Amino acid sequence: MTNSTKFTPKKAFANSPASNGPPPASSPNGTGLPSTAPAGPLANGKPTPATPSDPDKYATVPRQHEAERKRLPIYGARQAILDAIQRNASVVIVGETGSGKTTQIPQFILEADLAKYGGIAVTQPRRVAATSLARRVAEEVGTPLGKRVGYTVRFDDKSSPSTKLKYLTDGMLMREILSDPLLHRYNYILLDEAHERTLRTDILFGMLKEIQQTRRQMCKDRKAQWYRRRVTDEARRGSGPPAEANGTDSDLGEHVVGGAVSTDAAETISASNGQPRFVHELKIIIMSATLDAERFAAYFDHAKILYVAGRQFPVRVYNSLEPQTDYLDAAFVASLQIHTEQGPGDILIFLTGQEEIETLEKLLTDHRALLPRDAADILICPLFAALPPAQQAKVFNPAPPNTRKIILATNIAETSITLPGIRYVLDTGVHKARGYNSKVGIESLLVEPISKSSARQRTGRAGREALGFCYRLYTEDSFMALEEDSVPEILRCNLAAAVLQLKAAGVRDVLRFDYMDRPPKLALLRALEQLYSLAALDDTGALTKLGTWMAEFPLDPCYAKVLYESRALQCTTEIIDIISLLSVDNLFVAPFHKREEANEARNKFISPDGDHLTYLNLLRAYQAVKGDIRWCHENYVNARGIQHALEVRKQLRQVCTRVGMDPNVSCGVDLDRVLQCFVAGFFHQTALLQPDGTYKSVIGSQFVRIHPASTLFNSRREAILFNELVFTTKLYVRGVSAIQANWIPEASPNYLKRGQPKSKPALSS
Ligand SMILES: Nc1ncnc2c1ncn2[C@@H]1O[C@H](COP(=O)(O)OP(=O)(O)OP(=O)(O)O)[C@@H](O)[C@H]1O
Repeated sequence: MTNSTKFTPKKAFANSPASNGPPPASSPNGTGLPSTAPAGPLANGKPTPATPSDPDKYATVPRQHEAERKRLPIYGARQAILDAIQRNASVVIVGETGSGKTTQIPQFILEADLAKYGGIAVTQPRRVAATSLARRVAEEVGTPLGKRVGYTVRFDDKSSPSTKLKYLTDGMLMREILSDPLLHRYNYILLDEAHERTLRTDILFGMLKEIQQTRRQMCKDRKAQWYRRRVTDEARRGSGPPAEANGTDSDLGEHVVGGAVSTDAAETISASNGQPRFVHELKIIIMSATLDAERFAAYFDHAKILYVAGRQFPVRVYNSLEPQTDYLDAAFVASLQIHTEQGPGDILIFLTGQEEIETLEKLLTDHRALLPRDAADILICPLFAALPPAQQAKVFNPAPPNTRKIILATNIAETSITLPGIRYVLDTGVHKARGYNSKVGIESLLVEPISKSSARQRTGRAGREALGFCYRLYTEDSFMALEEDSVPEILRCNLAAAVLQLKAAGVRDVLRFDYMDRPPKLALLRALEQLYSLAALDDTGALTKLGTWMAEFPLDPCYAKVLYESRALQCTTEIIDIISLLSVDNLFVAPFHKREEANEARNKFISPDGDHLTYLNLLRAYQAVKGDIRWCHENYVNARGIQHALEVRKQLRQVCTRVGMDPNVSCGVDLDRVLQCFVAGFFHQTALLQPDGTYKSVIGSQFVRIHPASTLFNSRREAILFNELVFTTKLYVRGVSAIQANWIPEASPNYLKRGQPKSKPALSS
C-alpha cells in the first residue's frame, strides 16, 4: 500500500443522487401515554397483572432525551403502530435508519401498557448493539440499567426479575427457548435488523412462528374449556349470576372485547407441575430499514406491513469517481483529507477485519505527528468482535476537546447502533463473508463486495444527530451492480450448531422445518452426520444425553465435545483455557516492519506440538507476569486479545460449574491428554502426512497446507488436527497441532474406519 494515490475526496467524489432524503419530519405527537409497571414479567411463571398506570413509579433515575424522542420520525406514527400491533399477531415495520424503530417502538408498547402478560424482547444480531441500545433506552425510560430495561448477551447478563424490556442477541433468545420452550415470559418479540438474515435469525424465525401458533391454539383450547365450565356452572345455579370470578375469571374478564372474550390470553394448566400458568398470544414485530417487507409478511402468516416515512437528518452520499485499486489506502487518504479539510464531526470507516483495522490504526497513529499544526488531534478507536467489551465501549465516549474520533470498524457497526458524534462515514464497499461448501465441508472467509442493503445501512450510521456525509470508496456504477441483499447465512454456512439447537428445542425433523429459505438438503445432511459422528444424535436422529449436554454450551458442537471429553481425561482447566484463547483471531501481533523481532519473541512460547499448546504456554506466561501490558508490548502479544479470551474463560468456567463439571481439574504436565480431547471433537478435521511432505485430510481426501501463521508451518509430522479448514488464497488449515495417527479412529464411537460412518443415521427424523 502506498500513500501516493491520486485519490482526493474533492476530485474523486461526485454529489450523488442517492442523497438520503429530505430534512427531518418533525414530530406531531407530543404526548406520551403513561407507563405502567407489571412486576417480574421476564421471570418464569405467572406474570402479575398490570397495576394502574403510574409513569414515575419505576423511574428511579431522571428520564433523559425526552425532547429528542419526540422529534424522531417514528414518534409521529406512534398511534398507527400501536393500532397495528393490537390488531395483528405479526407486524412488519420498515422505517429509515435512525428514525427510531429500535429505541422507540418497545417504549411505545411499554408506555401504552400493552405488554400486560409478559415482557418485551428485542433481538439484535450483535452484542454491541444489544448492550448499547439497552443502555440508551434505560436512560430514556429513567431506570438503572438491568432494572426495568436490561440486556442479555453471551457471557453478560444485565437483567433482573423486574426487567420488562430486554435487548438480547438472537443467539440468547434461542437459548431461552431451551429453558422456556413457549417463551411464556414474553408477550412481544421484536426481531430487529431482520434483513441481516444471520443463521440464528433464520432459525429463530421458524421457531417463533411455531411458538406463536402453539400459544394461539392453547389460548383457544383453554377458552373453549372456560366457556364449557361457565355454562355448566350457570346451569347448575339455575338463572343466578355466574360464579364469583376467581383468579382465572378476572384474568379473562380483562379481555372481553365487544361482548366476546378475546382469544389473546387465557390461564392454562402446566403439565409439569400442575400449577396454573398464564398463556397469552405472542406478538411478533419484524423491523428493519432495508428489508423485503412483502416477503417477510408472507412468511409470517400475512403479517401487517407498516412503512414509516421520514428520517431525522439527511445524509449526503458521494461516490468515488474512479475505481480505487486499494481501498485501505483510499480510506487512509480520504480520512486524513476529511480531517484536514472538513468541519467538525467524527469519522467511521468500515473495513473487513481486525488485521486491516490494526494496519490502518498504525498508519494513522504514525501520521498523527505529521498533521498540520493548526489541525485538531485524532483519536483512533478500533471496533471489532474480538475486542474486549470494555475496549469496544470506548467508541461510545465523546472525543476529548479539539480532537476528532476516527472509528475503524468491521460490519459490527453496520446496523442498529448509534455512535455518538459520527458525521462522516467512509464505506470501503467490502466485507469478509463466510461461505461453506457442503460437498467437501470447506469453509471460506473471503473479502467480497457488500450488498446495496448493507451500503444503505452503513450510510445510515451518519445523519443520526445532525446532517451527515457518506463517502463510498467505489463508483456509482459499482454501487448499481451490487446485489440488493446478501445471501442469507443459512444458505452458505455449516449448519451443525443450528441443527443441534433445533434438536434441543424439540424439532425432530429438521429437514421439514419451516425455513424462510430452505438450506440445501446436502448441507442439512452433513450437519446431521457431523452431530451423529460426535455422538450428539443417536441412530434414530434423536438427541442423545451428550447432545443435550452439548447444547447447554454457547460453543460450536465440536468444541463442546472437546470440553465433554476433558472430564474423562481430567484436563478441563487446560481445555477451557485453550478454547477461550481460540476465540481470538490473532494472539500475537506481527507488524510488517518488525516481523523478525515479533517471530523471535513468539519462539519463546512455541510448543513443538503446535498451536494449541503454544497458546497455553502463552497464557501461563501472561499469568506469571500478571497481565503486565509492557510485557505484552515487548513480546508482541495481543493484550486486548488475551483480555477477551480471559472474559470468555471466566464465563465458560461458570457454565461448567452450573452443569456440575469442575473447571479446576488439571492434567499438569501430561499434555497429550489435551490433544486427545481435541481429537475427540475434531477427528473429522485431521490430516495425514504424505510421502511428498504434503498433508491429505482424513475425510474428503483434500490436499491441505498449514497456514503460515501456524507454529507448525513447514513442519512434517505423522498426523495433524486442525480447527479450521479455510479457503483464503489457497486451502489452508489453521489452529494446528501434531497428533498420533492411531488416535483418530479411536476418537469417535460412531466411526469404525477413518472417515467411514459405522452406519448411516436416520437423517430424516
Ligand atoms: N446512544 C445514543 N446516543 C445518541 N443518540 C442516540 C443513541 N441511540 C439512539 N440515539 C438517537 O435515537 C435515534 C433513533 O435510534 P434508533 O436506533 O431507535 O433508530 P432505528 O430506526 O432503529 O435505526 P436503525 O435502522 O439504524 O437501527 C438515533 O437516530 C439517534 O438520534
